[in-house]
Amino acid sequence: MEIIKVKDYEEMSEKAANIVIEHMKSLKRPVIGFATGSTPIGLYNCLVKKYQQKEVSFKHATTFNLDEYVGLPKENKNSYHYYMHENLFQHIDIQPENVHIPNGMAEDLEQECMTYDRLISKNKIDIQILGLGLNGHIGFNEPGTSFKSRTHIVKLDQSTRKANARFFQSIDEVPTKAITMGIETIMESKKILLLVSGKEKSDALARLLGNSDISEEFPASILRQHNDVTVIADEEALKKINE
Ligand SMILES: O=P(O)(O)OC[C@H]1O[C@](O)(CO)[C@@H](O)[C@@H]1O
Repeated sequence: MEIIKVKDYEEMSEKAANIVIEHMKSLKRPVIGFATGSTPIGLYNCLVKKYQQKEVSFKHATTFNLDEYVGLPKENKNSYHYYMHENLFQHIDIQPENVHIPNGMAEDLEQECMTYDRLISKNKIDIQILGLGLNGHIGFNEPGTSFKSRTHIVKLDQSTRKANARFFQSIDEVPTKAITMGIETIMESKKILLLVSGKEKSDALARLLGNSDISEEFPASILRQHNDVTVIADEEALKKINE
């Protein structure tokens, strides 16, 4: 794992955007895996800015998102469809048919997971952006998820619902389930870019970068077995490492 230490959230976002763009430029038809949550918003802002400055085009890019809540329609402000549209897709030249996000409103959710996973297998992700959950989750793969998992439906941990309640009126409104790319699906990405910012993430990051076991109880630990992971972490997130 390569670790890039940066000062703060802004620098992390800028660095991440540069890496994504550089990687995209080396490929004719880049396939990018996107994440949601608070962490990548700065990255998306930078990508939009660089698109407006004509530094990058998304015309030939295909995208796959990691996850989506079950039961929230695309128009719901807390759905990840809405998030991606607001923060990135509406501002760039991506072709709508090349955008893929799991459909949490599908009648047959199992089928949706299978179809989504097959599509990813056919279009291997060149660079996957990841955030880090407080409990080590990646995507919505909570502790205990099999490292062999493919795209599947998950029951969200109470701690994850609590962490994400800040976006909703109350915790009761946070969906209890989500669709997420599985851990094995994520690990098949050719390159992974993990973004970690803020002191709340310092315990999780210390656990990831420390010598603890690679265990399904801490999903992100599997990243140590991937041969091309870059972690960009800011000073606050790295606090516990330097202690
Ligand atoms: O960036 P945040 O908001 O801290 O979230 C971390 C991770 O948690 C999730 O939002 C799921 O809870 C992931 O999509 C994200 O990568």
